[in-house]
Amino acid sequence: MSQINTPALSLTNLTLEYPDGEGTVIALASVNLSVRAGEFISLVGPSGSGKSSLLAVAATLVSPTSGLVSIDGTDVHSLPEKQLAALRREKVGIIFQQPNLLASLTASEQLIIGDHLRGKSLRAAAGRAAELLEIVGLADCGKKRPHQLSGGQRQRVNIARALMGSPSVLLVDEPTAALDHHRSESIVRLLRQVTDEFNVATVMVTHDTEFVPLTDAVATMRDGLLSAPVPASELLEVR
Ligand SMILES: Nc1ncnc2c1ncn2[C@@H]1O[C@H](COP(=O)(O)OP(=O)(O)OP(=O)(O)O)[C@@H](O)[C@H]1O
Repeated sequence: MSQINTPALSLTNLTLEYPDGEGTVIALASVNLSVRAGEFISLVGPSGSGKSSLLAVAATLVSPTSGLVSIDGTDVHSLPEKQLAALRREKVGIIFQQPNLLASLTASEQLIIGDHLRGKSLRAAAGRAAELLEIVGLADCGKKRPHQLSGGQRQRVNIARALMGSPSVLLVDEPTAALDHHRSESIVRLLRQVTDEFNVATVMVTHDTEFVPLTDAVATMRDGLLSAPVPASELLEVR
């Protein structure tokens, strides 16, 4: 959990360039963003504007060309690779559009395996997995395998799995892209609930601007530039 006044996630003057033939593509152009514990930010913008790149850099999966990523006040680039991997495991939860569950494992096992890698005892991991499956509305599904679950239920397992390590930061990429309207809404509501309940800093990339009012603020990306977040309530007034 973050210290008071320290943003859980802070991105400062981030740039990210990819080589592109003779030149470069600028995926992120001096991006700044601070997200506090318990805050839920939507990230919107056209295709190719840099949203996934921002999440990948924030998740410490991709190193920026320049700029700083700080998680719970730690400058992640100052850490040796081993410590950076530990920080990523312990402080960052990542939720992609496709849940990528392992076909042979039950819902409960999908959660337990991550905690096992974090060095937790099997008994503690099983207890936490049961608790989280209940929170995401899957109390009776612990023994089911992915093919026995609906798309919405698989995404719930994905969310529960991302929360197993008690992360400070939750990075979510298009969680509703594969779901119908009703299931999409319930997934964003669940993300709101866990953001509040676990006091996590959540950034969600979404095309569904309809669900933006369930978040606190919305920031727009365009050509690698990020606008300052606008309170979701102000956005509604504009419309
Ligand atoms: N691995 C890569 N190598 C080269 N260029 C890349 C790479 N990944 C992304 N890009 C380029 O960086 C820019 C930003 O891409 P990014 O995927 O972050 O945008 P996005 O807003 O997430 O798009 P979408 O909504 O389509 O997922 C684009 O011009 C893209 O082509």
